[in-house]
Amino acid sequence: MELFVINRHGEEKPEITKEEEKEKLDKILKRVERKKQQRIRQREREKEKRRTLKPEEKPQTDPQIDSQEYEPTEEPRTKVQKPAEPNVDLSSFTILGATTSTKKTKANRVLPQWLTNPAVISSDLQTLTAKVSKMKQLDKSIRNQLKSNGIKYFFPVQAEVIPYLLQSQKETDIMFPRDICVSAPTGSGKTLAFVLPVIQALKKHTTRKIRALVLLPTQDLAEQVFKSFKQYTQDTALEVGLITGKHLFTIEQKQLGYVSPSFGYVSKIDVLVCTAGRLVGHLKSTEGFTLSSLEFLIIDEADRVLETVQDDWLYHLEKHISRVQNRKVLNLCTLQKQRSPQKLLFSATLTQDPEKIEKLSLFQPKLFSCVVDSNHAEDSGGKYTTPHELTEKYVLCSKDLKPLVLYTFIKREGLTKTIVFTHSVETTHRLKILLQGLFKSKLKVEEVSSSLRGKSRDGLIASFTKGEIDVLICTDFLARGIDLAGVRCVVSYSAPKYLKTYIHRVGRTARAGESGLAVTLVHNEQLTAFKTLLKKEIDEVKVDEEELETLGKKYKKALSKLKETVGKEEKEGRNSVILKKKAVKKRKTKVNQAKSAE
Ligand SMILES: Nc1ncnc2c1ncn2[C@@H]1O[C@H](COP(=O)(O)OP(=O)(O)OP(=O)(O)O)[C@@H](O)[C@H]1O
Repeated sequence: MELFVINRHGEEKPEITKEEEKEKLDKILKRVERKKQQRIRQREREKEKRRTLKPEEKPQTDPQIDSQEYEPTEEPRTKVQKPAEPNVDLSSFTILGATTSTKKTKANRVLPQWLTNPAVISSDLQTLTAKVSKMKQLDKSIRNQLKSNGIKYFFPVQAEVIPYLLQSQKETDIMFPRDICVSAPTGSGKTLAFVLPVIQALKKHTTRKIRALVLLPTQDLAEQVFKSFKQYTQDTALEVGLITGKHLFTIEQKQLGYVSPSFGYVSKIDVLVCTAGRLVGHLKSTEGFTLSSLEFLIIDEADRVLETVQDDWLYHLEKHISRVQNRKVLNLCTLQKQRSPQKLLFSATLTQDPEKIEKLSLFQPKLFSCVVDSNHAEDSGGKYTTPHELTEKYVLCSKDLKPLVLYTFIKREGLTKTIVFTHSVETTHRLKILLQGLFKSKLKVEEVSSSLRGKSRDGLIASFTKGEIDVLICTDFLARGIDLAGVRCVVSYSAPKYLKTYIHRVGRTARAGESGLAVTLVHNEQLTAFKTLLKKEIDEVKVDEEELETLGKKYKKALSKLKETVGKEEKEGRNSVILKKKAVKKRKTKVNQAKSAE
């Protein structure tokens, strides 16, 4: 039982003699002295080690802390002391939770050979040398078409890519054509660089089958490319189709082809322009629809399309192509037909991420680019090129005064044909009402955003192109690829967060060799981030604060008008956000209706 007796109060303390007490104290003092000596030796070793290190190997520490060497104090310590560190070399161990960090040397990105050695394209659209009439590889009828559209010289990207594609198509009997990636500035004529050689290559066929598939990220862009194909196929027997979801699914199915009892699926289309989502819809649900004869797979705005995971389009497309092409019996005749379609990727901001490109399983890819050294382009700020004719500026202003600064800037510069980009549908709507209140009838201000659909959106864009609208306020849905003639200025009312957004926004002006101005409104907190994003110096434009002060009354009036209008719209359920939700709902119902009709 003694084992379980707890001596709580220590009534029976063992007796300790004075000698024993002295002996114990001596032991403790000796131990303290030994530890002190150990600490001193340890510190001296560390000092010695630091002295022998090369400067670049020294751990980076705050100089202020470094200069205040820790002095051991002789005062008695009241706190519990840490045990002395054992005298072992810990440099080869990773100490979990250790606060010391050494600066790691930056790992250099190593890109595949084909990405680092592009065929360099000039981005100069002022001194053109490639005459249309001299490019004999291109059919006379196409050259005549170009001339009648006022094109006498090819832009550099066209002068490089068109002959390359024509040649590679000629050689398909002896070798599979290489896939190509083209990275050239906005407005440099990339569309014709693929439209013309594809038309020429497909003209020879006498049967109708989908032989070229063009993928785009949005309906509007697909429509634009469709129009280009239409324009240059006028004198040919080629048929171009467009499937983007703008029309009912069943209508699109009828446009694509039909199933004949004797011939199976009969295609009505040679070149199909589409968005990824709708393509997957037809691959899954349209009876007989096949890409078994595909010769070209073109992805315009490729970086954007590759970011789209909608409906897992790439997986379905690859699965379909490999299934339909592997079905044939392998012999000398079918070998030629078994080749995968030649893939052509285009963008002003083509991804240099090999992992993303890898997803497309490109065959011996060849890169055409205006950026000479892709490996160091990111560091030097030259990742993407902007047109030479573009003047870039920024205005530093406070957040609250942005609408007034924009108004003053447009008025002072006498700007018309100006696109203003904001970050949301709501800001677009509010800014339009505010600017309308400020400009009154002096300038016509309108808005387009994804909340507006179909004809009204097309109508507004057409009016802007004709010059009937002076300032068009919009969201980023209009930032990519859209080719609007004669835009004088692009204003980024909301500073872009990403370089790609900036490049595409400013690319709506200074197209096809014309000059243009791009202005970004930046508030103080955004300035550093904006400059880091651009990685280059651009000029600041000042807007006089005094000038703004005189506008106080006018601004107040416009603000109360804005409040009144928005309030009214909310009451009537016409608010832009509500409208957008309605539009999305309507679109979903349309798709569901089409699916249930099958
Ligand atoms: N050789 C040419 N001569 C004159 N104009 C041309 C020529 N080629 C194309 N264009 C015109 O240049 C404009 C821009 O062309 P395109 O839309 O193909 O540019 P892009 O490089 O695709 O631009 P983005 O990257 O913004 O999509 C179009 O209006 C087109 O008609």
